[in-house]
Amino acid sequence: MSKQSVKTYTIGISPLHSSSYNTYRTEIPTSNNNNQIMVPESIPIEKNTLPCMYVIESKPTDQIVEDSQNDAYQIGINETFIIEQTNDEDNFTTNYSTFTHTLTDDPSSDKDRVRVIIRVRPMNNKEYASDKQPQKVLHCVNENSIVFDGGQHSRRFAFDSVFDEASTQEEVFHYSGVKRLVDMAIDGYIATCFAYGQTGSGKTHTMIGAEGASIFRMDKNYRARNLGVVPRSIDYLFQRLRDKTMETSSPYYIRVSYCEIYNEQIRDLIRPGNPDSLQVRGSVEEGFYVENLYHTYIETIDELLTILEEGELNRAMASHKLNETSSRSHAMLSIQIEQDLPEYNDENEQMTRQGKLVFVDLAGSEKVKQSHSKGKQLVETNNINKSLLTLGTCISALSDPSKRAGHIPYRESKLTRLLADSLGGHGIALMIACISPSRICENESLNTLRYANRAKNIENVPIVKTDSKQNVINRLKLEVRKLKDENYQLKKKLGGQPPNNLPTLKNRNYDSGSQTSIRSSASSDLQNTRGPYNGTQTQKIRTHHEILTRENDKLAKQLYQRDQKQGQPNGRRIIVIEEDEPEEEEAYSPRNRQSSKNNTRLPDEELLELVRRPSYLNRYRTERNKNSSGNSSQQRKTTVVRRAT
Ligand SMILES: Nc1ncnc2c1ncn2[C@@H]1O[C@H](COP(=O)(O)OP(=O)(O)OP(=O)(O)O)[C@@H](O)[C@H]1O
Repeated sequence: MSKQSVKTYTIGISPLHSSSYNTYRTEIPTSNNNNQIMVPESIPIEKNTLPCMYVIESKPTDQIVEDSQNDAYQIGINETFIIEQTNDEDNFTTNYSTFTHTLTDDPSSDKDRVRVIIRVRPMNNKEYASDKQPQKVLHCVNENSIVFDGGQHSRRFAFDSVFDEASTQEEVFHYSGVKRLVDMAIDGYIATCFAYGQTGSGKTHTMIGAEGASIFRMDKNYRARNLGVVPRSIDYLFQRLRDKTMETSSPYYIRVSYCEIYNEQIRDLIRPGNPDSLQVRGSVEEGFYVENLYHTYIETIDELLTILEEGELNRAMASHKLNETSSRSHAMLSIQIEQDLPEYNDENEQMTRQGKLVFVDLAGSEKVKQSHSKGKQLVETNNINKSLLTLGTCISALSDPSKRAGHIPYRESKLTRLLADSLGGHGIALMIACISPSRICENESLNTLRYANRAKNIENVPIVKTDSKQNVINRLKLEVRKLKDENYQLKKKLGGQPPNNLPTLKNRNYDSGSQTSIRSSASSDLQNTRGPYNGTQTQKIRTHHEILTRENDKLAKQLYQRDQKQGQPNGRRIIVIEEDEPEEEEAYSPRNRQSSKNNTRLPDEELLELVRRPSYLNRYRTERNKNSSGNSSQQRKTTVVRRAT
């Protein structure tokens, strides 16, 4: 390495060991400051180890060849630091320093690079059983770099964070930078976290939790250890909103949608009975969005987690050689955080801030030769691979400064259209790339690392999304109109009889006993942070919207019950009221969770009675027929039926 243009810094430092490097991690900063280097801010000296001298060289990124000797830290699109260990004791200093780097070329840059983290899952039994030696091709060197040591290639990659096989769900949540996304979504940015990787590489495990959606039925201790990034972020979001509302008089509103892209068709996961394929539309104000996707205001953490759980259960799943519970669709959970800005006093000038937190669990790429997909599964595989290829093409184009100003093929798939703002737009993005360390996955792992390596070069220009309060009101009015029409039609189908006990917010039952709760308590409700119903105009219309949505659910349920009784299912899958969980949560421990498959369905009369009761969480429980065939979205392992309390 040439030492001519080298800036040298002496820092007392001891080599970081893979086994303990999580102790040295620093959280990715929460500010939108793109100029901070990714080297840990303070590097501790271990006792009894000889500190050594490091030479830090700044180089143009395109000249960097990853090598196994030195650490390379990319700090911006065009610049990388090489940190070389010299063991030069003459220059040794005992003071170790906090080291941050400020880019001098554009200190006021509003750009934000896509952050990329790598998670390596442990090898599974099949991989251990494979006769290829040596089995592991990936070695995490420290919290930022990973060495790929394949048959033909050996390369070192540097990322914002690298998590090895031993890393826990808690560590991934804490050090991945996802908290920064939550904070920025609260501040009005569109923040997206997406998981990418080969099939079976651990995306759903990382995003939702061990066992996928079944995690929500496990005992408390198991959940605490194994919940994934999404439920942890939801918990953190509610904590932050509660803290923030103490500081401001203006309340927050949360609006949620959940959809999947399955075979290039968009399906609603909250209301799977909605028309099968929803359309992606584009507008100047909103960018790309899904037309007619069901959005619902929620107030408690339980409601949001129930939506997450139910949405996951409604997702298209299948089993193949590489993964017994393989997601066959890209799932997108969108949590919009609205706040009427308090700064503006003039009603006509009032603005509403609309941050959004989006979680995307991508379907995994797969080689048909390995997964042995046939027939319908083969069609799914082709669609998955095609949309991931388009995503890859977009990432390549966006990460190449010579191409990014040109045509980016977002329009070639629904996935890329919906991710357009997160990648190369005005959002903030975090990519979690999941990989297996096994030699039998070496090509796929190398591809994922390359993919991820390109993604970290993408820059966005994040902007806070605000809209005039009047626009928000107008849009809500339009939705209220639609809901009224739909409710009118439903009432007509029910023979014009008004349903019993139409919901009002006064008799809302804050059911906090859900198994899904991370921490079910009144403190997790946003309702407590808001004023009464007779608030501002937007508050009123949101409440009206919510009441109509609840009425809509109730009417749909009644219609469903009636049609069931008359033996003419109307095709819309609706509520299952679920049986009480056993007293001891241990009943859902992994050891004996098989027994939970012995579902108990309530007699119709009792079911109807329970439906009449306004148990809020049950709004989102969808009908799942254990033996349904032909719809892969219904192939999940368990359908626990729980009684509403
Ligand atoms: N970090 C991890 N620790 C322990 N087990 C893991 C880890 N990551 C994944 N697994 C296990 O590996 C298997 C596959 O994981 P998962 O279903 O999350 O993969 P995926 O990438 O979502 O696959 P697909 O794209 O096919 O949906 C699961 O049994 C999961 O529990």
